[in-house]
Amino acid sequence: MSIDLDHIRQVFDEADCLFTREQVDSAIEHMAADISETLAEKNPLVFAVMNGGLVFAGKLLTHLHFPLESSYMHATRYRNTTRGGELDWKVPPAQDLKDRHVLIVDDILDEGHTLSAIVEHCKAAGAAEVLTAVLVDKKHDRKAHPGQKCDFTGLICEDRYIFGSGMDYQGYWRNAPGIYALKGH
Ligand SMILES: O=P(O)(O)OC[C@H]1O[C@H](OP(=O)(O)OP(=O)(O)O)[C@H](O)[C@@H]1O
Ligand SMILES: Nc1nc2[nH]cnc2c(=O)[nH]1
Repeated sequence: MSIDLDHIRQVFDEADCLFTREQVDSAIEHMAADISETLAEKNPLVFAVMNGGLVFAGKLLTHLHFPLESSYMHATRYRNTTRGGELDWKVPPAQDLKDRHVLIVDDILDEGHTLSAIVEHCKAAGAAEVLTAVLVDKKHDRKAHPGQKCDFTGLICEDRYIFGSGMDYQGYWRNAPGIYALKGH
């Protein structure tokens, strides 16, 4: 399928900036301080959830000044579309999670199905503790579990389709430095 790059550029030009790069970076620094308080002595295993968690995890890791191991897992529900479906495990965690303190780092808590499934997977694999960190929590009443929250949350956004800071629009604009909302969504 050929992609219309003029459309991709137009989407960025017409989007609303919800958070600037500076606001995103400041939220990540605050989260890093909270995460450090909780996990500095726990020798944690920190997982980025691909693809969306890549940018946030990369920035966050450089603010964590204590011994940790970092890795990735790849689970997806949206496959470059704007609506969620079944969870599809591309790459489950490769490490032995038994008795480990695990931190899952992802870009967004939307309906929460993705993180719920990942947390259950890690618990079933024997982790001592599974904590979650997301850059953005989307505000609406469609969470998989009513009142569902992550252990560490950077920003709260309105109920619109967003991209930037790791989040995509049709596979593009994960590289945009702030957080943007699609026009009309
Ligand atoms: O809370 P939920 O409604 O389950 O949605 C959140 C998930 O959706 C996105 O992943 P996606 O499946 O789009 O894959 P990607 O990370 O490769 O963009 C995002 O990165 C989260 O992992
Ligand atoms: N890019 C992107 N991915 C998502 N996954 C779940 N919600 C969203 C969203 O608003 N934007």
